[in-house]
Amino acid sequence: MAILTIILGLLLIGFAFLYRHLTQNRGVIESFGIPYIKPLFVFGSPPYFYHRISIREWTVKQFEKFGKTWARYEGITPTIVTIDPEFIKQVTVKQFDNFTDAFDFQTDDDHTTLDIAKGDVWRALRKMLSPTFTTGKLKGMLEPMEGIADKTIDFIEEQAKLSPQFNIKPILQGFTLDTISKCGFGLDTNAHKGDNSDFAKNAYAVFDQLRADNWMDSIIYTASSHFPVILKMLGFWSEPALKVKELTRDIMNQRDKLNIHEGDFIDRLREHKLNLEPPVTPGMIEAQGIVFLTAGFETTANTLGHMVYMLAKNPEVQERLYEEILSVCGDSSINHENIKEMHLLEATMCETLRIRPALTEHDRICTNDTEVLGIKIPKGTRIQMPNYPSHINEEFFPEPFAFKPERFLKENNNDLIPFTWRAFGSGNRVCIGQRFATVEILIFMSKLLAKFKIVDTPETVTKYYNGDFFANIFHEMVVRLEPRE
Ligand code: HEM
Repeated sequence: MAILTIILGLLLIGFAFLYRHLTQNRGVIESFGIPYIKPLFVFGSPPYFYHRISIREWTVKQFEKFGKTWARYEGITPTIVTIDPEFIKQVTVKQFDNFTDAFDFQTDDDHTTLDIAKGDVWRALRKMLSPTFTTGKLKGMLEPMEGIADKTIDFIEEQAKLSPQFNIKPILQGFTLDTISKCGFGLDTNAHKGDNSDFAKNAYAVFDQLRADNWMDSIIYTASSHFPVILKMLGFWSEPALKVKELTRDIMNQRDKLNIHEGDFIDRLREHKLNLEPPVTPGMIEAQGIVFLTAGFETTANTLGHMVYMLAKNPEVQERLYEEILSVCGDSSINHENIKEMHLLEATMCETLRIRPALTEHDRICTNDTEVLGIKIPKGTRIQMPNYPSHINEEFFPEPFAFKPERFLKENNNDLIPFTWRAFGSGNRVCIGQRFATVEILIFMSKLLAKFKIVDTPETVTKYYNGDFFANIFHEMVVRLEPRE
């Protein structure tokens, strides 16, 4: 009897602690004075079964219901979800010191990459890596891109001869992977031909991790948002990502030994390692190899795929682009210098990223109690800034579902409302690889459009995966390619 009483007593104490933990922030979103999604019992607010829904479409529906700013509990975390441009300007620029962190993942120093780094570590890493991505320093990394694009287009030509209608997605993924392998790590790979090196396998595996594919994934994600300690225990980076860190270290060491210089991302990291200052650690430098691969691979391939899709559906835009390419290049070959004059092509990339953004949101964590537009926000609140609902908001982009690249031409700049187009995020933590990705996309697309007409087919459709937290990944991209004269 005594033992039973002790067990019951312990159970009661356990439940009391659990209840206290799960409801510790109750009252926070209710105090904001904005619409919110009610939590259920001790759980956070819905949705819970991520693998069953398109998170992108679900989010759009909430904005239709609640307006530009609303709130929910993401597990135990109070979360403000907003597309209000003024709110976003405050959070990502004006009050950046109160919102320095993008995520609340815990990692040890040696596994901290720029995208998940917090506070002073982020400041030090960003200061260190930013010069690597400026136009001048990028030059050495961009030149190999042209050769890789040429090789890929040659392979596409072979494919189109065998059968003009095919799924181009794996070739686009292979192209971006070959580009990262070469420009980032000095490795010659042939992923565009389907050669799956260890490097390629790791790259595919890293991105699949960011989706809830089944019940188990939904349960793990929902559980970790209620018990953030789970993520802290598991560590953020998976086994394939850690292999990329090892590879980065091995290449750096080998080049040091042989005194080789390639002018790529690895060489930049070697320079940083020589001038190391706390809080940056040698392990942290090696970890940045992970970010080049994870942040730059699927995002760029996805944008290329969506551009191919949009141009198949909008042949008149494609013809205008063909004219632009001819008038800029004439008989000379396409390179990273003359693509700067392809303004309509760059506008087409922006318009594609508006309607089909590769990443669908960016986030900040409130790091000091503060007030934004009259809302008192306590430390620890997450600010979620989805871009897709903003990109299709009629007030921000009239005729939002019409494909109109000219919205992004310089002469129409005044019609764009700042902080409404956020395909690369915004403010101090905006995508560091934006220029790199833009050049890569423009080089590849201009070479593809110069050689082929992309033709719509009944199979040219975009089918997306359910449960994608941050990305807009489609299954395949079937098009027909007709050679130009
Ligand atoms: C079309 C291609 C790409 C898209 C759409 C894209 C999009 C984004 C977005 C939305 C963010 C979040 C920004 C924010 O929080 O405000 C981001 C961050 C980041 N991106 Fe990209 N990205 C692309 C390509 C790349 C490439 C090629 C690289 C590297 C070579 C890269 C490296 C990063 C890094 C390191 C961050 C974190 C920056 C920080 O927290 O300081 N991205 N990207």
